[in-house]
This record gives sequence, C-alpha cells and structure tokens, in this order.
Amino acid sequence: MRSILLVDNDRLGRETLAVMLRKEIGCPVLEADSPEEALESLDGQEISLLISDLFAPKDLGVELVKAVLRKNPEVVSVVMLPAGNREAVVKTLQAGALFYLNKPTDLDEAIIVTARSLEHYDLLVHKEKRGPKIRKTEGFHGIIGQSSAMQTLFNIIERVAEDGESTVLIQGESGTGKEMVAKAVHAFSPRAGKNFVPLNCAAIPDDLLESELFGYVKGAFTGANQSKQGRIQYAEGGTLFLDEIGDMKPALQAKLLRVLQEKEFEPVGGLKPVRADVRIVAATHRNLEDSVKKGLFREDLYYRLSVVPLQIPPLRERKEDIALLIEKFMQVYNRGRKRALAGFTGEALAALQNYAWPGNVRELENLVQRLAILHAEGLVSTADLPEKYRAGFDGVAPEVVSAPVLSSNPVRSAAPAAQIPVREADAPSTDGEVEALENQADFNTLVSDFEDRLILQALTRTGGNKKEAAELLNLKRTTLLEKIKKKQLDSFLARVGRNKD
Ligand SMILES: Nc1ncnc2c1ncn2[C@@H]1O[C@H](COP(=O)(O)OP(=O)(O)OP(=O)(O)O)[C@@H](O)[C@H]1O
Repeated sequence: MRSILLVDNDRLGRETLAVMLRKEIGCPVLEADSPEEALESLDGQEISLLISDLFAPKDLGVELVKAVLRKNPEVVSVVMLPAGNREAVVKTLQAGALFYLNKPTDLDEAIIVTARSLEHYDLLVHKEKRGPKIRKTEGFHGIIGQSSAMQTLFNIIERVAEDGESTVLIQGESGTGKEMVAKAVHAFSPRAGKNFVPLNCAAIPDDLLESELFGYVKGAFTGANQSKQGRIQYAEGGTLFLDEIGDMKPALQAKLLRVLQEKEFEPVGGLKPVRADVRIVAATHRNLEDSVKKGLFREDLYYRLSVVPLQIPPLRERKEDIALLIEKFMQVYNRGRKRALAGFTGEALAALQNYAWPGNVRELENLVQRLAILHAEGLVSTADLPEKYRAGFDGVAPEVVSAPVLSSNPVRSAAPAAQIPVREADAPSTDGEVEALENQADFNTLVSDFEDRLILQALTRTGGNKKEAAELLNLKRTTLLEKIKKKQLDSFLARVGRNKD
C-alpha cells in the first residue's frame, strides 16, 4: 500500500493539500509539522512519497530529503519551495528530490506531480509489482484510463475474463471504447487462443443479419448455392461480440436467447441444431432497460445478456483521462511525421477538459489526428483549437492552469510518463512567475529555472538518453551536454539511474 508523508508548518496549507491528495490520489497521507516530527513518524512506518516544505532559511526540508533517502533509498521526494529560488531548486534536486513544486502550491499541479511521483515509484522501484497502476500509462490492453472509474473497470474486466463463460453486456455512449473493452475481455480469457468475432447488429440489414449470425444451408433461399457458416461458428471456442445489440429486431432476439439458454442454434434453412460453444459479449449505446420498458427489447434476453454488466463512463465524467489519452494519440499520430506535435499547453488542455465530448474518446482521437495533420508542429494552444472546443471556455484562472501535455517521442514511447510539470509555454505571466517577480527574482534566474525543468522533463521522457532528449528539445547534443554540465543536472540523472548517452 502506498502512502505519502506531507511535511509543512503552514497548517492550513498542509491540511488542504492532504485532504485533496487523500481524495484525488486515494492513499493515506501522514502529516508532520516539522522535519523532526517527520523523522519521528517514520519510525516503523514505510512511506512511498515525501512531500516537504523547504523550511527556509535553513533549508531543513533538503536535509529531511537526505535523511529519508538514507533510511530508505526507494522513497520518492518532492520539495515545495518559493518560486524563482534557483539555488533551492538545485539544492533539492542534488539532495535527491525527484520533483519540486512552487509555493504557494497550485493544488491541480500538486495532484499531478504526486500522481506522477507515485507512478515513478511504481515504475522504477517496484518494477516487479507491475500491478494495476501501470495500466494508467501503458493502458490496459490498449485502453487508456487513470480515472478511478476506469481502473475499477479494468479490475472487473480481469475478473470477468477469467471464467471465460459468463455473458457480458457493455454499455456506454458511442466512442467510449466498448469494442476495446470487448476485445480485452476476450484477450484475458481462456478463450484468447480462439477467434474474437465482431458483428455490428446495426450495420447489417435485418434480413441479412440472421444468416450472417447463424449461417445458412444450401438452398435456404434463392442464391444460396452452397452452405455458409455464420459468425457464431467462426467464433466457436472464442468470443462473439454483438455490437449495437439494442438495434436487433425482436424475432432475432428470440433466436439469440436460444443460443444463450441451450447453447445451440439452427442455420437458416437447416433443421439440425448445431452446438455452439461461444462466449457472447454484447454492447450498446442505448439504455437497454429503457428499451425493455418500451417493449423494444426482450426482458428475458436482457437479463441473460447482463449477467455481468459493464458500464463505461463518458469522457466528460473522467476528465483526468484526457491528458493521458492526448499523449497516447500524439504518439500514434506523430509517428512517421517529420514535423510532430510537441504537445498541448496547459490552457488548451483545460479548455478540452471543459468541453463535454459528445463523441467521447473517438472525438478526442479525431481531434488529435486532425491537429497532427493541420497544426503539424509545436505546442497546440487554445487559439489553435477549433471553435467548438473553445466555446464556453473563458480562459483559465491561475489556480486551475493544468500542466501541459507534452509529446513523448513517438519512436521512443517506452519511456515512463513521469513528467516534470512546466509552466504553460504560451502564457508567460503565470502564477509562479508573477510571484517570483514580486520576490524580485531576476529574469535570468527565471529563464534558467524554466530551462532546467524542460531539460529534466525531456531527459525523463527519453529515459535519460541525452541524444534523444536533445532531439526532443531541438538542440544539438553538445549544447545539451554543456547545459547539463553547467547546471549540474548529472547528479539528478544519476539518482534516478538515467545517466546515459
Ligand atoms: N480508453 C481508451 N483508450 C484508448 N483509445 C480509446 C479508448 N476508448 C476509445 N478509444 C478509441 O476510440 C475509438 C472508439 O472506440 P470503440 O470503437 O471501442 O468505441 P465504441 O464505444 O465501441 O464506439 P461505438 O459505440 O460508436 O461503436 C477507437 O479508435 C478506440 O481506439
């Protein structure tokens, strides 16, 4: 079980952050008022992530990071420090902290950094325990989703798949990934070695659907010059996926019910029953219960089909999946292009999170594909989005600015998605920078700070490969090497085991 230790003497700020982390991350958050108290609380207590204030001017937070790492080198650390304090940034990273957060802490940013830090903990430290969390970034049989609704769905799919027999009914709006879920149910089942056969009940005219499903015998109708197997037989031993089952006509529903009840059927024009060993996975974007009430769908078939009901939530109800999906689609649609999309600014991402996505993930995929073709390269800002994605979005208040989604190099997509949030590229006067100006940080320090974060992010993305990071940043390799040396970033890379050429 993962846990977080949050150390800050600003009680209100700490408690607010702790509440948010418990709610959003869903793991225990221990709290301490001082580094001493933090160390005491670590006796006999394992933690995965330390988030500590810097405790300036003595920078006791840095000492705490070192002490915690000495106790347990597996712990990932994040330090919260005043914006623009470049010296402190270097100090904390040198001490072994993986990320840092600017104070006052933006809660959205803190949640993202925390989630990424914990993923980093899972990925780099507990590789052998590649459990459910890995599914967030790599996808579950290609299905991307870090929201708790999707994580729960993945767990159910695994359990459902195991028995290989029970009928599954997948419900969800169009474009939510019902077919992907059906394929995953098949892939994780003992039937995986046999066929997965899809049939879209809405796409085939009613009079053809029956013969498509059950096949026909020679002479069954004019033109039936020879017998033909139906999809049920193709799926023998495997899985038959009946998409848009809600559109099936009642006469055929009765025949399907027989397959489910008696595990046999007759081909069109045939008299001899044929045994059927198939698992039926059905899907619909309709509310089948409503269809039953309206007399459009047989109640007995509905109950037979929904032995295991799986409901996929619409994208608007799992906005936390949007950034990951964008990242995945950028990998796909950047592939093979010389000029690739670099990512989406935080504001553009916030606009997309504000949008209702009637076409769900399919619509998001189409948008990224279109932008990859039309926008071609660089960061996508709000102004680059088609009008409908901006309508109703009045810009972002600083406290809800999201970290931008940056493209991972498509050719090297194996790098973990751990990401150091950088401030939004097309809106320089963001919260932290304004704050920094008030603290009279100088321009060079701010720029250098920003550079550090970009470089570290690129290196994180490429798994520490400097040549690839240089390509990602559009820099010469030698320039990047010089910067790494000058900025003393090598120790950070060594700490995360990523110091490679
Ligand atoms: N969670 C996801 N992760 C990655 N890709 C997804 C996800 N959900 C959907 N997609 C993509 O969105 C598109 C639509 O998915 P799919 O065909 O499975 O949806 P559906 O719910 O069956 O749609 P429909 O009801 O219109 O048939 C596909 O290109 C699929 O790859």
